[in-house]
Amino acid sequence: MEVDSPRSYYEGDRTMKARQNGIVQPLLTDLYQITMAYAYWKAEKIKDHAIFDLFFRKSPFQGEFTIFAGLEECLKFLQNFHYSDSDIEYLRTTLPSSIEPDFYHYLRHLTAKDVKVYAVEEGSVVFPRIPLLRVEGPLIVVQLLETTMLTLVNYASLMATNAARYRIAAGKQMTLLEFGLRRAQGPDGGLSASKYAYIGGFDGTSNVLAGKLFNIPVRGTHAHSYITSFTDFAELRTTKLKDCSSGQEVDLVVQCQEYREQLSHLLLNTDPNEASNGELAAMISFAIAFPQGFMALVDTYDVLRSGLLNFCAVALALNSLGYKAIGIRIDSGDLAYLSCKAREFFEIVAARYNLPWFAKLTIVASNDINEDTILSLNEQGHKIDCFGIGTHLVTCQRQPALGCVYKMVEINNKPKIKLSQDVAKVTMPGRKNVFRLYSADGHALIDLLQRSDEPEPKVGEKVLCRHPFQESKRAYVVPSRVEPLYKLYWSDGKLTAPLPDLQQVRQRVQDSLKTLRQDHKRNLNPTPYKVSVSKDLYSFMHDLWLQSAPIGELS
Ligand SMILES: Nc1ncnc2c1ncn2[C@@H]1O[C@H](COP(=O)(O)OP(=O)(O)OP(=O)(O)O)[C@@H](O)[C@H]1O
Ligand SMILES: O=P(O)(O)OC[C@H]1O[C@H](OP(=O)(O)OP(=O)(O)O)[C@H](O)[C@@H]1O
Ligand SMILES: O=C(O)c1cccnc1
Ligand SMILES: [Mg+2]
Repeated sequence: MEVDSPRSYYEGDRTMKARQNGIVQPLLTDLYQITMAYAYWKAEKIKDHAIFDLFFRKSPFQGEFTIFAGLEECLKFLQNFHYSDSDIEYLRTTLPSSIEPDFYHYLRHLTAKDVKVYAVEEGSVVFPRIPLLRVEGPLIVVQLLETTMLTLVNYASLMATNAARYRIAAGKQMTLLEFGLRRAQGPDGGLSASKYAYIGGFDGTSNVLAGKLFNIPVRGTHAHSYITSFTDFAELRTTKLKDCSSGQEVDLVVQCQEYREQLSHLLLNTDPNEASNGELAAMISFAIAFPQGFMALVDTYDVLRSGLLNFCAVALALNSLGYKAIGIRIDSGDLAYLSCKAREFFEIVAARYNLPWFAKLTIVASNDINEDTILSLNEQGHKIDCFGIGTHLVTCQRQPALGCVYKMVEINNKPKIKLSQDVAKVTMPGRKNVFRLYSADGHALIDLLQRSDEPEPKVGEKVLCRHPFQESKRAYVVPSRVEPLYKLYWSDGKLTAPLPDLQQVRQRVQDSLKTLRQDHKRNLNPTPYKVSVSKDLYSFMHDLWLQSAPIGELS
């Protein structure tokens, strides 16, 4: 089977297949996975069975939580895992000529049917050292999955976490739009950003392809170029708009100029001629194109003296024909101050013309917004209803990568440990299960890693939770609820659990965040959430550590 083109993967109905990115294929990996596969094969390790854990060591953005995302794409990758004839041909011409032809035959027939994947539910809040996926199966196959799985989880989780943090900073009521495609790390980065920003809590995207592929609401305003493309009224080919009820055509230019005259006295007490005619002409033409959805960018020349005046004039003219404008976008200057002034203007107009809805027009703000800008705007007080956020969101400027790793923890039933000078980097050996223990008030208290053959912790029963590395740190917990974090998602070449749609994953993010105490989520110096190991796992891990670490000699 040849790997389909990206387009054909994306098109069609909204089944799993329709949502797979076509560049995700077995060759989207690091060369060393394939050279290791050959060396394993040569060493007659094709029957070896391994377990790998995929986890990160530190939550991003100086925070203490992470949103797990990318699982559906990992599973889809497993469904399609298969080297095509052209993949094999490419490898034949690329790898050393010493490679035995039988290896290519072996590779050509490799699938993920003997792999098992246990994972945390996509959209869950997760913490350092918790394996997000436990991948079990033939050593060669599970090794070959490493890089692709990591690339599918790392950016997805980073992006969903970033978006969730912006949502926390902005509050529930704020509309958040993702505007990042033009600044994203390439087309695929841009598409992933739109998808995972939505999962993380954004309301929509300007990215039209993301809208089509993932059924995400698409939204937008217009650019400065639209405003600057007009110089005067003389350029307007059409100036007339039909009255909504009578159907009679009315000249908008005349009406808008009249309203602008009135408004300049009402709002500014200045000469209306200070406002730009080019800007007014642009707004009129946009209003004629979109009378039911008029939205205008007001900062091209001067927000207060030109943009707002022109916008209000067009909005009043539209109103006289039975249309309600939507609002404005401000893309430069002091967003707190200008949004307050804009709201003040809208309220004055609402009172003067007896149009209560005018006071509630939408104010969109954009321009290099990040989490800190949102928090600062909140402190200052502002009247913004919607943030359009691009660069900082999609490039995750504050931390451009999440450090998920994929580490072997068991081979042929033998536990494996990776030692490090840095204690936090020592891996936790063996096949493990994870449980989240909740307090009586519904908050997540602690995550507990156990060896997979230990009995599960029980509600109402005391369980000893140990710090994985510091002997003196331990606590008894009597959980009010115990949540097993793993589900078996992939076995015998098939999905073994239903996959939620994007909306459900998005909801899962919010539900899961609700179980997290506020102090773990705060922006400044958040409290670390506790991730612990059972007594058994602690001893098992530390015994293996001692067995595996050579004793040095001082001389
Ligand atoms: N009230 C505010 N408090 C904190 N940050 C703000 C506030 N208003 C705007 N910002 C942020 O300040 C930065 C202003 O950017 P910049 O210095 O480029 O000014 P600008 O208004 O875009 O200028 P220009 O008109 O030249 O385009 C942006 O990142 C914006 O999000
Ligand atoms: O600032 P960001 O968070 O990245 O948000 C997206 C930015 O992209 C647009 O600017 P651009 O200058 O590209 O075009 P414009 O003419 O529409 O402003 C938009 O006006 C925003 O400022
Ligand atoms: O629709 C918008 O206003 C928009 C879209 C992309 C980038 N900046 C703004
Ligand atoms: Mg801009």
